[in-house]
Amino acid sequence: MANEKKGWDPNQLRKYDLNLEQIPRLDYGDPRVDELIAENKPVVITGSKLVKSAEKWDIDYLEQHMGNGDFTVFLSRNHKFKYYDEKKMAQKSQNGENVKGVEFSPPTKKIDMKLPEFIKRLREWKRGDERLYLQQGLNNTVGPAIVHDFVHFDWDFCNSKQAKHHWGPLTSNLLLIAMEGNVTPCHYDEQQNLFAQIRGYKRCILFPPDQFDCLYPHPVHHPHDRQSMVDFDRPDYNRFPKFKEARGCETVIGPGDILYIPIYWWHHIESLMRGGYTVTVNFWYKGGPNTSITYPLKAHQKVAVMRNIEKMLLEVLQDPKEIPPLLRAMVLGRYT
Ligand SMILES: O=C(O)C(=O)[C@H]1CC[C@@H](C(=O)O)C1
Ligand SMILES: [Zn+2]
Repeated sequence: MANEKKGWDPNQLRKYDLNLEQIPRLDYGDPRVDELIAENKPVVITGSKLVKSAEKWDIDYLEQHMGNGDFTVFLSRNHKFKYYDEKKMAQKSQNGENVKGVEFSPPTKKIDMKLPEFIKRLREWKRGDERLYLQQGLNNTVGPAIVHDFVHFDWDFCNSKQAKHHWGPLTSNLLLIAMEGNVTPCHYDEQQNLFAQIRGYKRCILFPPDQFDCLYPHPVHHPHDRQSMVDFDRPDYNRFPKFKEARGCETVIGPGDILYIPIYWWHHIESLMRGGYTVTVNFWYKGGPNTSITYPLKAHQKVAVMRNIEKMLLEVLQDPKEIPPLLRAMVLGRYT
């Protein structure tokens, strides 16, 4: 029986070979919230009204008011929804061979679906069926009631965070409706993120940017750029030995909680098993302007440097297979 106080039970969490600290949970009025955000550290902000106007967003309400637009829905044969960048998938030339990119078979299917169809498939889902995950940027195709709720988000709250911490502009609000048990595997984004939980419970595992060498991101030119290569369900310690040393933190967020996911921080997100569907809206902001650079560089700045080196090497070498031998020649025996 879920614990009434917190609304979920540890047996609803998937089991991983990780040792994790707890992410602090602080009331939105607590000055330590802004101290942590200023240090680019995660924090769960409780008691805010950021998405209070959306607390009634259950699937009945959404079905009635979301309008008749098409929504992006991902389908997966398993519980994982690993993101891939379609623009980085192999482009075929006229005679059909791969001129760029890598041989890649997408782990999920992306389709456009009307909301009633999505909700019908959610309600009728049974074991063995493909899982569904609706991930749609909120735009002006939604119905007037949703616009009203959206307009009544507590914009003062998030605008004040954006201003106080010198974030860039808000780029999007992604509406996320997940089936219980869905997992978004570990990855990082190049944006600041206020992750507002509206319905159901999500477990979020985060790692700081300095864990780059324990989390083995795919190469930058790969469609799974920014995604960890490690399968948390069955880690391959031969290929990824330093995963054993990964040190992260976690939290379970519920309705009304806001998780601040700092830019470049790795995050794995799962909707609790047997917890019903979940609804989340995120607030993605561009990172702020790079103020005066201080040395030594911070870990996330080194990630940005590594990304630029990989992009430049692909630009000049063209063939991705030429990158490892060049880097080995440059480093082994010379910088080691
Ligand atoms: O908000 C982000 O940064 C994301 O990665 C979202 C994409 C899938 C979402 C999830 O909650 O599973 C999280
Ligand atoms: Zn993300």
